[in-house]
Amino acid sequence: MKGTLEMHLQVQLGQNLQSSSNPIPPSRCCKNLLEESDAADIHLPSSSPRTADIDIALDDRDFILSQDFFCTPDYITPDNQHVLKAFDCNEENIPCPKSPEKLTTLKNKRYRQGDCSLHPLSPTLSSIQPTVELGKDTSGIDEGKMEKAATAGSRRNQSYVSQSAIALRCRVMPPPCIKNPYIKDASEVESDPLGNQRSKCAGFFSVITGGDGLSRYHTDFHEIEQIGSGNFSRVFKVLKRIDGCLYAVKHSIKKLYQDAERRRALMEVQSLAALGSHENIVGYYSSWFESEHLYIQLELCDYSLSINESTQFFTEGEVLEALYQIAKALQFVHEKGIAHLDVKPDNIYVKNGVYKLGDFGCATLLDRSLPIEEGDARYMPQEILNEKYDHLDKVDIFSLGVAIYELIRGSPLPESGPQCLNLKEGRLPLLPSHSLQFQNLLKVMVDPDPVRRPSAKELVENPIFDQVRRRTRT
Ligand SMILES: Nc1ncnc2c1ncn2[C@@H]1O[C@H](COP(=O)(O)OP(=O)(O)OP(=O)(O)O)[C@@H](O)[C@H]1O
Ligand SMILES: [Mg+2]
Repeated sequence: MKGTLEMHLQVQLGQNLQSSSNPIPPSRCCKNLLEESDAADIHLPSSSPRTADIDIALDDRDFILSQDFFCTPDYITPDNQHVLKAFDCNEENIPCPKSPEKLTTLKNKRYRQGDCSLHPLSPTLSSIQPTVELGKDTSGIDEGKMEKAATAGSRRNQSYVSQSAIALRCRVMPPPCIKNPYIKDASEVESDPLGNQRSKCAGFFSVITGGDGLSRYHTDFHEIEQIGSGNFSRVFKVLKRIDGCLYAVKHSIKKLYQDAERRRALMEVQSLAALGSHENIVGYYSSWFESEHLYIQLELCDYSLSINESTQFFTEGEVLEALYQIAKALQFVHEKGIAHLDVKPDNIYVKNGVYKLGDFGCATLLDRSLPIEEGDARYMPQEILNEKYDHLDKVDIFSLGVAIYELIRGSPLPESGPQCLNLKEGRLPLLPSHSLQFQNLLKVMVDPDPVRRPSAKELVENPIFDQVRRRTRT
């Protein structure tokens, strides 16, 4: 450790000596550095470094600077503190001292190259190959010398930061903050206080999330088995190592390279997070990007109501229970200004006998201020297929009506054909073994006119559920 820090100090000295038109006398420079490094019990070499020594030090990149941890310039080189006044450090509310000349360098470089902007939704930024400039003291240096030095040293500077330093830095640099569009009163301001520092990490997230064994998924969870899959995701039963509890973790199947794809995928976690907890909605714990996949840690449920050959027929009592509980979930979702848009048996899970609405991959805002991506066409009402989005909450009511009908019939609905068409036009086949009250309720839920469909609240309050409510209370 002493050795590596010693080399670091040599680099600092070397840069001042090489590049400054007003070189700091070695004695003073040594004094400053020694003062700063006293606490760390560092001993400088007795003679000032020769050029050969500096070159060796620059080439040997296996050491870690303090800025590698804090994404700020090195604390051991606090010269030119007066320039700091020109920068408003409070703007970002970060108490760490900063070296202004290095920030300037970075900004200029970004401006010149125009390729280093960090988008808050680009957690890996694999397309960007940033040049990390560390420990370069440019103040008081004449431009010509600077350019020469930059050309000569450019190749070395490009790979100046060791991989271990990058990994360490990225561990202390959290991913960017993203505004949640499902939370209405969320601040409009870009909430990324670490944006400036983060730019030095841009492109390095892949280091911690890539295939180098530092997978958050594998570090935090023990994968037990796959429990489900959909068009976009695979879902695994996992054991969280630190708390010993079982969860479901959903991975996107496709790699999400594009910003738009990531934004789309994030809508699921943002809506879940904005909703908060409800007994009839699958619990959301956490999410992260890893190797361009989105991972979502969810409450583990026992099974979903997917219709297949082994599906058992639901009695009216059972189906009323499911309808009531999912109607409560929808009431909660709609009251938060959100529409689910993919209600179907596959997305209704059961845990300890409690029905839970899951898969918020199509969730959008009722006020249509977010993109609308409708779910499974078999459960969509005609108005959605005609791109009429005036009553998105009623789309969920229609889908729930169709889903309940499917549970009763016990076989999957056709994707097209007269049966499918009849449902979209509100024509439900007679269900002889079910009460008229129940059949009427289903019929009004799939009414082709969304205005005539009951709201989730009206559904929950329907007297047909009196018995269910009584059972719930006891
Ligand atoms: N929290 C969970 N607990 C138990 N099983 C789950 C959970 N989440 C999902 N599953 C299972 O995984 C399947 C696929 O999950 P999900 O529907 O969320 O994926 P998807 O790719 O978004 O699906 P879709 O094709 O409907 O868009 C579900 O039908 C269910 O069987
Ligand atoms: Mg699904």
